[in-house]
Amino acid sequence: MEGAVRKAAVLIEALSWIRRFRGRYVVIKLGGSALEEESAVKAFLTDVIFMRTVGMHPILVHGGGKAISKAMSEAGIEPRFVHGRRFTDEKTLEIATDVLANQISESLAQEIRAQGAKAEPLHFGTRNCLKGEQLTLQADDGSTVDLGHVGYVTDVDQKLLAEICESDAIPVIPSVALDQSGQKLNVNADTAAAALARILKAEKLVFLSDVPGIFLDRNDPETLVSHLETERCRALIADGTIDAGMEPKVDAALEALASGVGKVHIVDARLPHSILLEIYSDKGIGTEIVK
Ligand SMILES: Nc1ncnc2c1ncn2[C@@H]1O[C@H](COP(=O)(O)OP(=O)(O)O)[C@@H](O)[C@H]1O
Ligand SMILES: CC(=O)N[C@@H](CCC(=O)OP(=O)(O)O)C(=O)O
Repeated sequence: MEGAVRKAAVLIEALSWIRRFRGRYVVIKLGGSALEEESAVKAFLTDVIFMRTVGMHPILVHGGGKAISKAMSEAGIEPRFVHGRRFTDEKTLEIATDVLANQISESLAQEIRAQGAKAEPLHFGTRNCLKGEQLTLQADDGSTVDLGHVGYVTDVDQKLLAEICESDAIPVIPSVALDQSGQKLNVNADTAAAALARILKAEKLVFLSDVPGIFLDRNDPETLVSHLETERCRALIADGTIDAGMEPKVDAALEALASGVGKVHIVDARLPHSILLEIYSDKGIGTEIVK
């Protein structure tokens, strides 16, 4: 009996959150490291279907850095990164866009359908959603850094997204944008997700990665921080506590919060149902960042 009461309590706790998030956009970014484990991806997609079924509008944005590097190596091309962005020449662009859109988006959509829900991959080969421009970075000496066909998101097709969400389907979006002339651009997936969340004024932006959240000391699991505010994040970046792959994620999070996104969450993709536990319970299990 006690167990049954506990189960009911979980549902009641979820009720207020389900009511609050009905009809709201939640942008969820699935990182390449998170995509490596098939069973975890299946459990994650079940969570996304749950969110859709209780009335939220989850929008799935994904990367696939590891898979792109693997495909490049198989083609005899050495991956090269400049300021965290993949140098993307013609051949790399062909490989990256094929892996992201034709392979990863399609397989995520297929799995969502296999679990009985609707999914629509949105990209250059179907209906494109992300519009972008070529990214130019400045080197310390003021010269321009050549990144090749790398871009950033300037706009999204909001009408298309609304239409897909209204039709009860889950949009699946790879981090590839098209510029005004129809040229494909390889976009870092963290920044693509943040731009989508910003433009849609999403209720939430959730990053699923291969860590439980943000640690004050990465060697001590006890130092996981469950709640952070922007000022503290900036200080943790400045003192080097947040670095490597977490830094662009938190930068993207701060940018999204500054432009109206309600909350950002960083959760562990390897932990089954981490996203449900983070969103639909009073105390989450990862790190939440607020303004
Ligand atoms: N303070 C921190 N807390 C947790 N992880 C951190 C921190 N600082 C840096 N990291 C690193 O950031 C990584 C996540 O970024 P990344 O590997 O780019 O993920 P993804 O593939 O999901 O985009 C973690 O695996 C960890 O090594
Ligand atoms: C320009 C650029 O660097 N694009 C990324 C896009 C994929 C990505 O960001 O994947 P993760 O989320 O797994 O890191 C790349 O080519 O790796």
